[in-house]
Amino acid sequence: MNEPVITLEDVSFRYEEHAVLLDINLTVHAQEFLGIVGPNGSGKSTLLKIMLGLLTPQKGQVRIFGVPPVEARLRVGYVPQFITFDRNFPINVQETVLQGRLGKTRLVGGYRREDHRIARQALEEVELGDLGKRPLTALSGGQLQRVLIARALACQPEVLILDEPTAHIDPKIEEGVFDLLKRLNQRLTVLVVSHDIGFITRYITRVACLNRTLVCHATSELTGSMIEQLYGGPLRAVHHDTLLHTH
Ligand SMILES: Nc1ncnc2c1ncn2[C@@H]1O[C@H](COP(=O)(O)OP(=O)(O)OP(=O)(O)O)[C@@H](O)[C@H]1O
Repeated sequence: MNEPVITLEDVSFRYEEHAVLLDINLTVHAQEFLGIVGPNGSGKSTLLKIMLGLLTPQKGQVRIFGVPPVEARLRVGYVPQFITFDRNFPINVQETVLQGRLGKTRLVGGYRREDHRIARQALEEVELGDLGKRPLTALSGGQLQRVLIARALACQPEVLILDEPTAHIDPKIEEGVFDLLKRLNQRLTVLVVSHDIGFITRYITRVACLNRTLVCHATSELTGSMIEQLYGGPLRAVHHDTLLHTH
């Protein structure tokens, strides 16, 4: 079998006295579409930051393509939480997507023709090929999310990691974003953090339920009551046909 894309072995993390992650084990293989779910404050963003090499666990080992996360940085596309992105920055769509080339292109002399070509291609892949000149301030929430995905694609990653990609957009647009991710998953490994397990089970192949510890399930084996138990509370919304709302 191919080398795993991501492996975490007995990973524990604490912010000073506050223990967040406890003995996390996870192996993600190429071409997986993995959902990470869990209640507010359960450590989802912390786990992503560890995979990205932005935080170092006090215990355990993290490997991305067999090397420490910082060494694999250019093979990983990251889409941060929408809400943390300053959309009032005076910049247009094409320039935003080009930022994904930083680290891949030369350090001086500006972007090359090749960078522009790759950025345009990334925009086309998210179906915004004709919006390159549009200022970020003039985009809808769903369009901005696609631009952020295009920026991550512009580094030509092998794995795409998204933190709550549809938290602030309406359900119809949410479906479009996940259809796009499903398409990208034909050539990329995709990891997505979400609150909405009922919705994402339609798309993902496996779900990792986080609440200090991590338990993985194939989506085919999940039931509504299992989810409620794992979640420790009622679900926000369930659009999925086979999972009943459990208020
Ligand atoms: N820099 C920090 N210093 C101290 N505590 C932190 C820090 N960042 C996060 N925490 C705490 O660690 C816990 C996990 O936070 P994290 O953001 O990883 O959770 P999350 O599952 O992503 O939450 P949400 O679903 O609300 O985005 C929370 O209790 C949070 O308050």
